[in-house]
Amino acid sequence: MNQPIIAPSILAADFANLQRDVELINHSDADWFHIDIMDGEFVPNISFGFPVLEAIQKHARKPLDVHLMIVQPDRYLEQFAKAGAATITVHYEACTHLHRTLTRIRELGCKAGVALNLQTPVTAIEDVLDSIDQVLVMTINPGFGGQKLVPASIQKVRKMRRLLTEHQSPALIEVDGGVDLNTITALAEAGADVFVAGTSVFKADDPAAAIRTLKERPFAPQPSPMA
Ligand SMILES: O=C(CO)[C@@H](O)[C@H](O)COP(=O)(O)O
Repeated sequence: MNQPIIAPSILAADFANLQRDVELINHSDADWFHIDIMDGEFVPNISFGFPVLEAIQKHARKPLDVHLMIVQPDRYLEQFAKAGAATITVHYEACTHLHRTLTRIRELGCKAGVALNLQTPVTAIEDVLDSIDQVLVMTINPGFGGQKLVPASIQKVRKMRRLLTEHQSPALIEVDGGVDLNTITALAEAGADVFVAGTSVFKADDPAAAIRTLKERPFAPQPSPMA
């Protein structure tokens, strides 16, 4: 098991104190910023757009991992690349020509990610694996923070790990939704590399300590079943 990559989700930050929360992540053990863009059409919620992303980018000292929960993402790829995205993840379900979209993301100098909703089988991306740097396995229905992880998604992460191993793909597996101290170990054991955490970080009394504990938890001794 590798050291987990922790990506706090800005969606759960305090937007009235955004610079404070960005600095908090800068000075923490977190690895990336996770940025959720929602359009009110692909998901039943609207988050924020370019002005907020640019404000984050101005202060962020770690890579911006941008998750597009929007229809026809091709329309905005260039703008997200210009706004400083290190990785752009699009939804499989939102792309008619996924290979073209992923190729364009790489041409723009970003890492290319694909997100799969709960019902989308891991094999959906088998034929475009060469164009993918990161697979985001949704562990909730996208659209809102603060939901409980859907347990079946842990088995899906395992299946994704098997698929990537079988194809010798170096793509990272990211998980998103309901990631906390109770779920991170099972997700890491199933093969996840990147852990998006919103509520469990920003709603903690001490977010920096919460990040540290999330990073260490998969390596902590597990309680014996007899205990
Ligand atoms: O993409 C999404 C929601 O659609 C996530 O990134 C959430 O922001 C994760 O939030 P928590 O489940 O950690 O609160």
